Amino acid sequence: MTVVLVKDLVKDFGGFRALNGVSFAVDEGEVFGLIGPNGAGKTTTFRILAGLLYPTRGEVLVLGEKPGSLRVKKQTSYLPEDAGTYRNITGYEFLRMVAELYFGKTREAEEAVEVGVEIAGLGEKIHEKMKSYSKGMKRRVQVARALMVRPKLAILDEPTAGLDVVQAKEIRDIVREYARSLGVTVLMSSHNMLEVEDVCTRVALIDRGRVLEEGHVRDLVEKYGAHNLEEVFFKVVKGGGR
Ligand SMILES: Nc1ncnc2c1ncn2[C@@H]1O[C@H](COP(=O)(O)OP(=O)(O)OP(=O)(O)O)[C@@H](O)[C@H]1O
Repeated sequence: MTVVLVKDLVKDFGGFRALNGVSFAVDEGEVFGLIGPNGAGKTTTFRILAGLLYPTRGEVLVLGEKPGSLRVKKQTSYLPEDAGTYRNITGYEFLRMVAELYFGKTREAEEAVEVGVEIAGLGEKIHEKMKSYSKGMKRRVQVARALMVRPKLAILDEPTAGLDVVQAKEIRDIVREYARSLGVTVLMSSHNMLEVEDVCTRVALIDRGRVLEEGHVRDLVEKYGAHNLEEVFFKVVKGGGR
């Protein structure tokens, strides 16, 4: 099943064309990476898929429907790159608040909180105020809230940005492990190509609002005679793509 379908997507901001005919598709069960240089159009694409921005032109389907409908929104989690946290509530209270927004005061909400606490993995610190959390702890709670509601699609914009090596790896392990066990399809971005190789099954490489390459990491590495995805990225972006 196709979870995300983007076809000839164009997005203009005033006179500036941020997306210039983007096309790619994400299948159920994938961890799909949207990669590209700064300003390539990744966040703009994510915001359109999350129903926060309207496309100028093109076809965008999430779970077979236009983004923004209540049904799609209920089945999609979007974690923005700069997602903030509430300072004066605990991680636990935050997870409970999100779960109740999704499910109301139900048994389902309680189960989601249990899963969220497990994913966050903060032990007793989950009951401390979030203002005392490190950047990595805040991100763990944010990733937990995105996955715990078992969305069909989780859109994670640079989930490990600004984290140290250990914290980033832990977030990666969470994404990989829980995406599989909870049956969540993931669309994520990252500037760390080692990370993308580690966690993503397929990628689309976007630059200046266009997809220059799409495919399995291993196939792209082979196609470009490269040692790794970073080298593919460099060759594609410098060479202008296919
Ligand atoms: N609301 C907006 N108004 C005007 N221009 C915008 C707006 N949002 C994004 N842009 C522009 O669109 C282009 C794509 O931005 P976008 O944030 O999607 O890139 P990105 O690939 O996510 O970059 P980064 O890796 O730096 O986060 C950029 O040139 C950006 O300045």
